[in-house]
Amino acid sequence: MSLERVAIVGSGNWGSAASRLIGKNVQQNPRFEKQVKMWVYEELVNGEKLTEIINTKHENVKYLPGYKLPENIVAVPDIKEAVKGATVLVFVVPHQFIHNLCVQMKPVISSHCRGISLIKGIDFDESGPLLITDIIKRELNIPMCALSGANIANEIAAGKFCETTIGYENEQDGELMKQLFHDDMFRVGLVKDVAGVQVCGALKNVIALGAGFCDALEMGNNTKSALMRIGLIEMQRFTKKYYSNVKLETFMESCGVADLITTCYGGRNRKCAEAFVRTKKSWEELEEELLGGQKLQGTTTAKDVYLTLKKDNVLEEFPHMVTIYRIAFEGLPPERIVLDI
Ligand SMILES: NC(=O)C1=CN([C@@H]2O[C@H](COP(=O)(O)OP(=O)(O)OC[C@H]3O[C@@H](n4cnc5c(N)ncnc54)[C@H](O)[C@@H]3O)[C@@H](O)[C@H]2O)C=CC1
Ligand SMILES: O=C(CO)COP(=O)(O)O
Repeated sequence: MSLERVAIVGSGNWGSAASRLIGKNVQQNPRFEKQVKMWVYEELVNGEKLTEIINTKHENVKYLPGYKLPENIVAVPDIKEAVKGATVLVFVVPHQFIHNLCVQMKPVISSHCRGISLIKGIDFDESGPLLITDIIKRELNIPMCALSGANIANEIAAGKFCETTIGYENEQDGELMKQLFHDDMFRVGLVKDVAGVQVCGALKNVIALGAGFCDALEMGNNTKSALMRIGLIEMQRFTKKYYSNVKLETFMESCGVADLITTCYGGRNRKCAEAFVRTKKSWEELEEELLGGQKLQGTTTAKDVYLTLKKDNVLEEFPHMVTIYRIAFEGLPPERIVLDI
């Protein structure tokens, strides 16, 4: 049996932390080739190419400073070269970039390839919400799993215990992906629910903006918990409306309630939303000043969710998400976060 060849598409904060798990697991599992190519969006860091820094210092000094990457992770700036010949593709880029990357990769993707998306986002077109795995499937025609959970990348890199959830369609693919990620400190749970895992991961980023507004106004823990609870209900309502096959139990997995909690306390969306209220700066400025090249996912998702709900004439069923959007983009006073629910 030929060995599985893994390629990672993306090398940001989570991409780099995930490469530490993958790099270690492929070395210990005879099912996998030892070398893993990681596509890196090339940029200069202090005058040096990031790919060269990663391949010599074995550290992503820009997106995950302070943590070594395994030496079998090889940074590659050319997307086609990075994924050519791969049998397992790990997608971990900010969601706004996935479509373009798939178009570039398409000519070299083999038909027996399988993929897993670690991306927390969702896209929308005139027909409604589009899962990231569906965008990838549509472009590359490969089976897809999704991984999402209460997974702040820096904590995982530091080796702190956490859980995650892999959603699969085909059980064998789910098991294969579990072998790539699971270890004692990063426990993988499997669910047959690719859509549920992703919708949770995308929508909790919107609710986290609300948590940040609440923190800026120093509304306290009880209020924040109430907003998270109401947010969770709206996440479920959205899911039932657009993905009726999603299992409600998925919300009790790491990808559901646990990720909502961790993001509303420790995530970048929460942090920037707090600063948005305190400083009155634009989202673009805050992303630039506070995240050092990392990307926010909740703002675009909030906008897209709002436009979809508006088009479908169901805004009143989602008062919390609508208020978050209006504070973020229409100048609604942040105090309204509790008044409009
Ligand atoms: N960072 C975290 O703690 C976690 C992130 N995620 C999700 O993983 C996904 C990826 O996030 P991170 O790895 O944290 O990335 P990040 O937020 O660190 O994003 C920066 C990445 O985007 C790349 N980039 C910049 N411009 C680009 C372009 N034009 N085309 C392609 N790539 C470009 C950068 O090179 C860098 O690798 C997101 O959907 C995020 O929500 C999921 C769990 C945890
Ligand atoms: O998804 C995350 C943790 O599970 C990280 O969320 P942020 O993108 O808000 O940092």
